[in-house]
Amino acid sequence: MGKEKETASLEDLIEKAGGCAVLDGGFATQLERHGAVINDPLWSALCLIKDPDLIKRVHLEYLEAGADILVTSSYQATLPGFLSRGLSIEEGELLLEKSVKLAVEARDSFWDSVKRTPGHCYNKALVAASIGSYGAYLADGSEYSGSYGPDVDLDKLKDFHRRRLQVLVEAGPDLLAFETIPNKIEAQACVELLEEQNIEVPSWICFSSVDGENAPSGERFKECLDIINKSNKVQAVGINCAPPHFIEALICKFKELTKKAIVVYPNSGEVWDGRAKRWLPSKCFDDDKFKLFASRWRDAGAKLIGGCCRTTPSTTQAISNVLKERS
Ligand SMILES: C[S+](C)CC[C@H](N)C(=O)O
Ligand SMILES: N[C@@H](CCS)C(=O)O
Ligand SMILES: [Zn+2]
Repeated sequence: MGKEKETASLEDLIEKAGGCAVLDGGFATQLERHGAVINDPLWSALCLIKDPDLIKRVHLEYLEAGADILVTSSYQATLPGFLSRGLSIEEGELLLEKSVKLAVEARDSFWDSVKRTPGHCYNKALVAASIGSYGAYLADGSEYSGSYGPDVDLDKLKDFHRRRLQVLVEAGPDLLAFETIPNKIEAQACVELLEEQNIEVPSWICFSSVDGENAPSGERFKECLDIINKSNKVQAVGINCAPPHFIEALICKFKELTKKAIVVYPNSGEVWDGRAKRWLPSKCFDDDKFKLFASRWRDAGAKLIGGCCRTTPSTTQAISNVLKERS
């Protein structure tokens, strides 16, 4: 018997999923629901050091809920972040690699068990290596402001992203997920690195947004997407960790600005207080609202839909049910 066909491409997955693939939900949120304490500069990446088994468990929970794509635990995992904890470069690189391996292992063991079940309704999931913005590493909430200060230029951002990107690519993910990019210069840094390193792993670049119209820096999405559109290394572009009530209008805007696939995974609507390191209540979507709006986001043109912070596997389940037409 021949080896099982390799994991599908992003395009194939979208087709298999019925035209719109389901992303997982808030990874860190689910870690915290299991008792993980991540009030730390490494945030969810602290669990790579302290509790890798929990990371795998959370990935499995999102797979069971119907996620077609898992986003790894590397959002705030960076080499300078690990170095400042007293780890060596080699140890930091092994943790980055581990973030991909844990998700791949969860995906493979879940798939091995479900594929034996006749009539199951799962797709073999893809693993997207999370690459959080520079602001995520700063751990001061600046992924929601884009205010990096006058010392942070294009070269500095490229230096920040370069080695982590290489290590994550070498670990063998199916996709790369640049998350909560808050400004044009960081989008440019990511695109230039993908081009310079001739990265063959398809990627998406997602921006946060705090006003529902522009990048958090105040720069227009048109300027940001003009840069991304020039690169065929980026397969999809969109919004993550922004309030869900902004998403429909932003999909319509992005449809006019790009031919790339559109990816959206908003947070619940709560607002991150970067100083206090906690979520503040605000206008929120519950799972029923996600269910209602996921089909509107699909109809507006999104091809990849999920949840970000403060959403949970039940949100993923609700989105999966509606997009795959199960009640
Ligand atoms: C997506 S945010 C809630 C992650 C945490 C943030 N970068 C911080 O460390 O404060
Ligand atoms: N994917 C990230 C959050 C991005 S805002 C995580 O939950 O670790
Ligand atoms: Zn988030």
